[in-house]
Amino acid sequence: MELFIGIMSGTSLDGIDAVLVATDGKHAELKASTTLPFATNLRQRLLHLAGGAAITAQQWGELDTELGQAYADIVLQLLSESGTSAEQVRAIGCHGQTVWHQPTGALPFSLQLGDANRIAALTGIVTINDFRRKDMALGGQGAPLVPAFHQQVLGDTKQVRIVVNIGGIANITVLAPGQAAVGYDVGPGNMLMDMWCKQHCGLPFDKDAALGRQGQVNPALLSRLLSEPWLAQPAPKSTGRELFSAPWLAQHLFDNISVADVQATLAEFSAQAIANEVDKWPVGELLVCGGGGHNPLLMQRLSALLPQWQVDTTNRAGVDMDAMEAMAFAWLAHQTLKGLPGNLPSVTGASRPAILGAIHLP
Ligand SMILES: Nc1ncnc2c1ncn2[C@@H]1O[C@H](COP(=O)(O)OP(=O)(O)OP(=O)(O)O)[C@@H](O)[C@H]1O
Ligand SMILES: CC(=O)N[C@H]1[C@@H]2OC[C@@H](O2)[C@@H](O)[C@@H]1O[C@H](C)C(=O)O
Repeated sequence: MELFIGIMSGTSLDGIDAVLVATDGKHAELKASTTLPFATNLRQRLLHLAGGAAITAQQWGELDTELGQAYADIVLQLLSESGTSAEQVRAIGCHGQTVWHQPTGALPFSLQLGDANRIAALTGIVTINDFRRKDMALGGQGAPLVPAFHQQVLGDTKQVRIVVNIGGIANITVLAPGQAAVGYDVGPGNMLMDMWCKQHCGLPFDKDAALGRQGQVNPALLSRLLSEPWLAQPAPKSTGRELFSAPWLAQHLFDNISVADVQATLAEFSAQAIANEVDKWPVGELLVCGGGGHNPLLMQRLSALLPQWQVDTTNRAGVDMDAMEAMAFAWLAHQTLKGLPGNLPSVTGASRPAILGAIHLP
């Protein structure tokens, strides 16, 4: 097994996760992890950009440099906290920060910021980034990429096992004995709940669903949210803030609904968007990872909506629910460095498996 570092900062824009993983491509052991919250100013600018704001080339370049510096900082923090030297690490897999994801249309693309040249130079470690666009160049959605890792570490199962990552966006991976993995984005995970809570309580998220639990689900609002046409689209599919934006939410809201009732309804929307997809598969176990697994209301609703499923977190299967995504990018760096494919065409719709990413030497 060799040591790789994975870096993930996702659509919740809560900050950066970095993990130290020992892997041989077939097994992956989490050796250390750390997090680095985004500075408020940086988070605000990223939120603004992810919301579709126009920025200049200069602002774009400076943000790329600033994120590259932040990613290098968390690597140095991880090395120090784990007592690991840069020489012991084969490579870094850095997802970067998605600022725009456009998987369909005449000119599909997916852009993640964070200058990997700067990470490689400042850490002295080979750094791989830009994992999505090769898959897209082959006609794929470029997302989700983690299903390939889910298959590697959780695919050895005698029953149907669905892994659901509940980050800003929720995505599932369907693992069934003897079947190729299937996976796709299912809709908002935490994104809209975070947005509403920030807008009306000034908090980054509704911790332990304190607000949502005070409210009642509004059936009329829930029905409008669930009528979003994208939800009914067949896989392969992926999404983000580009669709589930503040204007998208605003167009569905109407007067005389309390702040708490909207929060409760957004939690139910996420739960039902997930459950409606899980329900399409033979009953088995549903393993949650990502920050949404810490939302007690969401977890309680998933269990209620899927009474025949064993609902738990990936911790139960021995994979840290909070480290899963960053671990996946450590594994993807391994795949790329060994000349092995990182995407699953059965997930993204790409025409073939492909070696993903761009390699930056120190
Ligand atoms: N105790 C908690 N109660 C409610 N929600 C929580 C709690 N802890 C974390 N969360 C939710 O998890 C979110 C962070 O999750 P996560 O780190 O998986 O996001 P992410 O890295 O952006 O993931 P992705 O890239 O998949 O979008 C928070 O913004 C919040 O919505
Ligand atoms: C473009 C992009 O960053 N998409 C994210 C987002 O967050 C969750 C879901 O949508 C997933 O498709 C993806 O990230 C994870 C890491 C993935 O590619 O599997």
